[in-house]
This record gives sequence, C-alpha cells and structure tokens, in this order.
Amino acid sequence: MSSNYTGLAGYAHDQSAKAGVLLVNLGTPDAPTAAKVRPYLAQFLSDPRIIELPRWLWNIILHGVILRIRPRRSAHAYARIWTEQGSPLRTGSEALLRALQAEISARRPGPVKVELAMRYGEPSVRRQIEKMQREGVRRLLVLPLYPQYSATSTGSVIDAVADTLKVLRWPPELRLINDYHDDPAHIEALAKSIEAFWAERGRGDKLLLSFHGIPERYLRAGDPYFCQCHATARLLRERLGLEAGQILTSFQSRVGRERWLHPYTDETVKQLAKDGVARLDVVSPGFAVDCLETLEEIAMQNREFFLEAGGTDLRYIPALNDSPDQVKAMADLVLRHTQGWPEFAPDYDAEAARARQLAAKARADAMHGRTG
Ligand SMILES: C=CC1=C(C)c2cc3[nH]c(cc4nc(cc5[nH]c(cc1n2)c(C)c5CCC(=O)O)C(CCC(=O)O)=C4C)c(C)c3C=C
Ligand SMILES: [Fe+2]
Ligand SMILES: [Fe+2]
Repeated sequence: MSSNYTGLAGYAHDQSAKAGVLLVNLGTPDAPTAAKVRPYLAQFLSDPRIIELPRWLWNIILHGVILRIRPRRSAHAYARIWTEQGSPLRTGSEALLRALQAEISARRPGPVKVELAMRYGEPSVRRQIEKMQREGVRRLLVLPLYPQYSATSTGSVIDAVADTLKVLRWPPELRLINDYHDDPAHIEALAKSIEAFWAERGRGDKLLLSFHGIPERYLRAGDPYFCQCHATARLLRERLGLEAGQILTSFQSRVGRERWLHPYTDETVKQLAKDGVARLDVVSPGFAVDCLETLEEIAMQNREFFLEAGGTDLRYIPALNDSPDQVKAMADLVLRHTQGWPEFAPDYDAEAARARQLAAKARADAMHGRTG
C-alpha cells in the first residue's frame, strides 16, 4: 500500500529525542555558468511568494523573456565573485553553520543538531528536515538567515517548512524565528563591525545602509519588511551616535519595470557623488553572509557608479558572516527561542536521558513482541 506520508518504520521512537536548529539561506547556483544559473533562477522566480502576478501572465514573461536573457547576465556577475571553494553565499553560510554549531555545543551539553538548508537548490529544506528526523530530531527551531521579515524571503522559508511537515507522518515540535531586525545583540554586532572597519581604515564622509529591495506593492499590501529595515537603520544610527544626515538608507537589486522600495541604491550613490561626497562607506545589514548582492552589486557595480559620477572611493563593509559577534548573537537568539526544551537545558543530564531511552526501547520491544 502506498502512502502520502513519509516516516520512519518500526523503532523510530526508540531513539532518544534530539533537538535541531535549521538555518535557512536563499540558495545559490552550483556554478557561475548560464547552464547552472538557469535552473536556479527558474526555481527562485517561480516561487509565488517572490512574484505576485497571475501565474499565466508570469509564466509567459518568465519563460518567454527572463530565462532567455538573465541567466547569462547573472552568470557573468557570479563569475566575478566565485572562489575556488565555490559561491560565497554557500561557503559563508557553511562557515556560519560550523561556528554556530561549535558555540551551541560549547554552551549546552544536550543533543542538539545544527544544519543548513537552502530555500532554492540544495540541500533543500525538505532534505534537511527529513535527515534531521532520521537522526532523531523531535524538536525543531528554524532560523531563516534574514534579519528583516519579508513574505518574499522568510515567508517563503515558512512555506517550504510547512510543505515538508505536511508530508511527515510524525512532524517534530516546531518553532520559527520570524525576524531579528531589532535584536540588541544583532545591532551591537553590526555596530562593532562598522566601528572596527573605521578604526582600521578611517571613516568615510557618509554611511549608506543598502537593503535588498522588494516591489513597493508588497509594502502596501502589508509586508513589514520596509518598516523593519528602517527600524534596524534607526537602532544602528542611535548605537553609532550618528546624526540623521550622516547615515542613509536605500534599497538595491530591483528586477523588472515595476516600482520597488525607494530610494534605489544605484541612484543614491550616483547622487551622493554628484553632491560632492568623496568617500562613501556602504554596509548591507540585511544579509547575514556576503553574496552576489554585496560582493558584486555593491562592492563592484555600485562602486563603479560612484567613481564614474565623481566620487573618490566607495568602501564596502563586509557582512557579519562567521564573526564571533554574529555567532554569539545568533546563539543567544537560539537559546532564547528554545527555552523549555529539555535538550537545551543548561544542566541536561545525558545519563538520565540514556536511562529514559533504554526504558522506552524496552517498552517498544514488549509492545512489538506482543503484537508481532
Ligand atoms: C524578482 C524578485 C526578487 C525579490 C522580491 C527578491 C527578494 C529578496 N532577495 C533576498 C536575498 C537575496 N537575493 C539574491 C539574489 C537575487 N534576487 C533576485 C530577485 C528577487 N529577490 C534575483 C533574480 C537574484 C539572483 C541574482 C540575479 O540574477 O540578480 C541573493 C544572492 C544569491 C547568491 O547566490 O549570492 C540574496 C541573498 C532578500 C533578503 C529578499 C527580500 C527581502
Ligand atoms: Fe533577491
Ligand atoms: Fe542583484
């Protein structure tokens, strides 16, 4: 008999329970070539959370126009930032995963698995949740690597988690971090990284905070993303002790002809150069790890725009990546969101858990013995 549900046959519940933390980032192509960028973009841009247009209309635009042009253009951009280890988004997310895993196991003795999934491409959310379930994870915390909530980013991760739980016979207990845009330790980590950059290289004339954009229509429909970006910006300005004129906020990476969140980053850097700003510092607090959008779009493309418009230098301040401050802030966030889960207890007792596991196994053996 076939079944709609996947699960572990037989002795699944003999294992002692474990808890899991699943980091989820956007995903990235497997190689900087049009052939590998195409399927990545096709999956990404087919997500109804990303493009809210009637499907029939969008399918014509996507397959008729975008997937014929964009893969080659994007592949060229990816080629500029690709390293021997691969895509910076992937290697940066993996480095953050390893550091967070180490931090959590240093601070908590219990059985906690930390994994990384990609919303688009591999390893998928479904693959990683099923893997964690096979390893005995019965309590799951999902942490999308997006400080600000948007339906297009975090909302889409929630979709992927929900789609997975829907097909599990025995889904784990679930918690999910919606956003951490105003988390004090996160703001502190951002501020310290900007101050460290300034201490080493001196301060530019202005600081620009560039966030990824979304269509303005989504803001009007109730997406809190724009407001959360501005809240992050205000908290950061207050923490850094800057006047309103010294720090600006803009939105990058618009796609297509519709109006996106304003002001646009490319127009802003050009205008600042024309207005006589010589040295511009840019940071992208919406990205947990560096990626195409920061390393190519800001540090290369927008730098070129700024210089062409008469600026002297545009310096990109790197994302927090696997810096100790980001790792500590994320571990704090995880520990706050897993309160009450025994695997995260500071005094987790491995021996008592082992005894519980043996008792459960004895009960299961007896039951299976009776029922054949
Ligand atoms: C077309 C609509 C898009 C929306 C809406 C959107 C929102 C959004 N994206 C991120 C984070 C990232 N996006 C990245 C790349 C990227 N984004 C879009 C389109 C939309 N994003 C495209 C087509 C691409 C691919 C590259 C390109 O062709 O320009 C990345 C980098 C990926 C990498 O491999 O490095 C990130 C990260 C957020 C946070 C967000 C909503 C708030
Ligand atoms: Fe994007
Ligand atoms: Fe972009």
